[in-house]
Amino acid sequence: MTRTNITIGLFGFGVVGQGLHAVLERTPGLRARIGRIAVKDRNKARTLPTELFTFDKQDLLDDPDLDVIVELIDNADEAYVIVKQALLNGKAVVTANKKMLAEHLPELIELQKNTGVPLLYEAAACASIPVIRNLEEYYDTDLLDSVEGIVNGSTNYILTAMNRDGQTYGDALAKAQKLGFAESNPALDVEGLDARNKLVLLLAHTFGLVAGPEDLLAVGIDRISPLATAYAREQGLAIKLVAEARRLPEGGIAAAVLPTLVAPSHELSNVHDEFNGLVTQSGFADRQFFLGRGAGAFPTASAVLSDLSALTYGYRYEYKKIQQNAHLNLAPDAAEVDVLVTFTDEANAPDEADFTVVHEQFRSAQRGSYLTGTIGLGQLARAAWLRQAGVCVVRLAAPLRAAVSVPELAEAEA
Ligand SMILES: NC(=O)C1=CN([C@@H]2O[C@H](COP(=O)(O)OP(=O)(O)OC[C@H]3O[C@@H](n4cnc5c(N)ncnc54)[C@H](OP(=O)(O)O)[C@@H]3O)[C@@H](O)[C@H]2O)C=CC1
Ligand SMILES: N[C@@H](CC=O)C(=O)O
Repeated sequence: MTRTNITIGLFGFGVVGQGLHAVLERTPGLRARIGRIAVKDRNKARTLPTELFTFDKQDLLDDPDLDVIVELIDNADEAYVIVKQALLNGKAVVTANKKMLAEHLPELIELQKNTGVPLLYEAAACASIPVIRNLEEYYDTDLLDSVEGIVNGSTNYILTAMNRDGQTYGDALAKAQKLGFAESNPALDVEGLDARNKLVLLLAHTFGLVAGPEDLLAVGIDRISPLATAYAREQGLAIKLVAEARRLPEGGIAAAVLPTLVAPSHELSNVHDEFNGLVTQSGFADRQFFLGRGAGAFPTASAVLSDLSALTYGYRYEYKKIQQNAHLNLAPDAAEVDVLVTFTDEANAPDEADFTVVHEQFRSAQRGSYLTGTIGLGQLARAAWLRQAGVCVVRLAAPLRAAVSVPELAEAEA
């Protein structure tokens, strides 16, 4: 699509859809107008003329006057049907739906290849921060070793509100919802699943590794215990929800979403409220840091707007890293991680045999108990105790790294 005057078929007129309408009115750079809007609720009052709205998706998908479909609804299954049909109908698509993308990425990549129709989704990872296009284009020839970031705005907003402003978890979550940062189902945010969906996208554009969300370990912020919070505070560290993907020296990628202790000297420690931040480490450029708003109407709409503009000059993702790194795999059993595990009593205590090394143990009937230790990433993902009520796992400040076997460790210590 290379026209400069574009007509949009918009699905969804919620936080981001209305944000897009507002930014289109104000941008000096793109001549685009919304031709039709599909929504769901027939009883909702709308701020635009009624004749612009429809409740039938075919009114948009079959309309030859609409140049591009912008998909901004909060239902991933329905979004998949819409996006697939739009591509098959030859309509370029812009979407912000990370859940839909993460669940169907291999098929959507194939569909773009087979139809020759572009699908852009800058808003789906880190909202206003242009991470996807930078990873895809700017870093197309550099050797990316890792990406590590705060990629969910709501959870960062909640953690900031609790730790800096003294709000309760419940109040902070309610405020994140009210401000339009949270997903319609906020469990996606607080359980780390939204961050995991974004990690799927980052893996594809950083390393060319197309994984399913269920292949990645995700632990959210919903079970961070008072003891873990106190531990972090005593050490002068912040707890942040961090998505990380790292190339291991022997090949393979370690990737996970985990609440993480972050030192004051780390770039991510200064990422507050609904902001996101991403640190890239690469062979030539070395370390770089991206910061910006990770949720909200205008920041997210700004990324959708940029994708619309990109479509007008014929831009599409080439998935260059997939071509370069066709054989890269996730290697959770080749990686290890240092963790703090807090638990309420012996009934939910972690199995020490799962750990390569246990560093520290603390037991208190009043305060709760904890241990710190090193554990294989695959082992942690499989551990039954991880999902038990009253158990909280937080990554210590060290990054994911290649696993050292016990004999190697003994040799190194001798
Ligand atoms: N909010 C944010 O900060 C960000 C959101 N996103 C993503 O953007 C998308 C939209 O989020 P957001 O705007 O916050 O969501 P909202 O809940 O604010 O709005 C959702 C919209 O989708 C419409 N809708 C739901 N189902 C259908 C359907 N089957 N057909 C047509 N319309 C439908 C709703 O219609 P109705 O108005 O009739 O209820 C509503 O207008 C989601 O995928 C989200 O994950 C991405 C980055 C940031
Ligand atoms: N719920 C998401 C919205 C943006 O992707 C978040 O909080 O990051």
